[in-house]
Amino acid sequence: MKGLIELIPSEWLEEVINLAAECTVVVDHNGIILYINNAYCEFLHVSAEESIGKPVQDIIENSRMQIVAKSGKAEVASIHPINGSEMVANRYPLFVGGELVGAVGTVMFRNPKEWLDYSRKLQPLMEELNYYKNRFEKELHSKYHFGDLIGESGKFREAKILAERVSDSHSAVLLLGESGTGKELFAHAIHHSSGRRYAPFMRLNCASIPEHLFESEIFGYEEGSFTGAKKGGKKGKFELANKGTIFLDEIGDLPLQMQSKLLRVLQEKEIERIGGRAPVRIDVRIIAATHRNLEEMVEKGLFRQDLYYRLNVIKIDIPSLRERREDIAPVSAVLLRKLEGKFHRQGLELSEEATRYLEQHSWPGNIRELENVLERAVNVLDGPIILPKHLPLYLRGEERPVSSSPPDSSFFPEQPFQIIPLRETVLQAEKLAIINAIKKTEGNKVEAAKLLEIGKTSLYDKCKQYSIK
Ligand SMILES: Nc1ncnc2c1ncn2[C@@H]1O[C@H](COP(=O)(O)OP(=O)(O)OP(=O)(O)O)[C@@H](O)[C@H]1O
Repeated sequence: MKGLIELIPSEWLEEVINLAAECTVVVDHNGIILYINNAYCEFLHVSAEESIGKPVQDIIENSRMQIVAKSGKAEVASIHPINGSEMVANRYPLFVGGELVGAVGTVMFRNPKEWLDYSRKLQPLMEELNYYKNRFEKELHSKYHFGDLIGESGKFREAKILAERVSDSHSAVLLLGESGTGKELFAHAIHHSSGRRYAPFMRLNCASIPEHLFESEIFGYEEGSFTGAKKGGKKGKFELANKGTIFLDEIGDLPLQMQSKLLRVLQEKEIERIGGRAPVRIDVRIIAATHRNLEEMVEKGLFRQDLYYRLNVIKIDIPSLRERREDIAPVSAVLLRKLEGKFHRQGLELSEEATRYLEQHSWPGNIRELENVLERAVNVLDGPIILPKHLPLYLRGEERPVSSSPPDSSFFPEQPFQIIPLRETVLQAEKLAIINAIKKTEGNKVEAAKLLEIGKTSLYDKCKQYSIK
């Protein structure tokens, strides 16, 4: 049978070569030029007649074609000094019937200017690529590692050591601790030091996800599977987390009906997109976290026992800040260093008296509350030292005895003539309204959000901000 190339009329061939690569040269096994096209001749200021049959190094300054024709090793994007400048050349060995018969050379860029023009075109594309790469890393990859977990007290160290030890295992981890103790930080750190660190880290907030979106969020869907489904469908969190880790935050807030759906995924290790035909196998490490007492919830029938067992393979208890008061000063010091960066300040420090107030407080919102208190202090600070007067009223002994209960319910009635900054008054009023609404609805945040006429997500955000459980 004829070679396919013979189907191309022979008079076309030269033009095909010219178009495929602007400058082309072909040499035999000894480096003798068999063919050189017009573009290359023009570039070298030679004619084809005087070049053909000559050793390539006599025609092309610094050529390495004769070497490639002998070594059989390609040289791609090689910098080639020529005509007092530098070109970028490709040299490929030519094998016919398995035998090395010569080499083909092409020129990618005849000089740095061509390369520069090309790279200018590439630049915006590279920037766009980097932008998405960074976003991908920010959104899907773990942000923290064990070095970011500050604390030297016994209980905290125990939790950290256990977390480090189990980070490389594939077993599920259950992180238990009050709000703001650093459960999410632990989850990031475990993923970061596991073998899955180059794969995605996905967070699913089980408390804020609306029931009707749960399935599409975790399983994803195929195009056209329901009205409003996006073109091309959508991957669910489990599929996105494949080979990596999924962090099921606030797992204790997941309604029972959704618990069964989640359990199925954990048992079968495969998911089926809504409207999909074939299940997709997934390999995801589970880290769940909650501030709730899951055992008690299981007893009351509020949390599925089988799901609890699936999640509770490695349990890590993260101590509250009041159980590790000795860590308050070192944690504050690290947080102040971070605030220095954020506020472009230097040398921020806590006075001894202010430290004592911090150490006496009960910290229901744990480190998140401490972060808020310090940030507020830095905002009202004149010099670099934080004094008791820079701390919120509820932390200050002179206005109100230090108590272990949250501040707000008594904030206004007890201090009728106290003048406090308007911003703080507004914040405290908001916090009080939220506490009252949650009390009225006996802890039902969805109902509380309705009473307050705000969205559920907004209520969860505010609860987090004010350390309300
Ligand atoms: N050990 C720690 N060292 C330094 N910063 C910490 C530590 N623990 C928590 N933080 C900081 O405290 C804040 C709250 O942490 P994180 O969100 O991990 O808590 P959480 O227990 O997941 O809270 P929630 O249950 O409310 O979601 C974060 O800004 C985090 O950076």
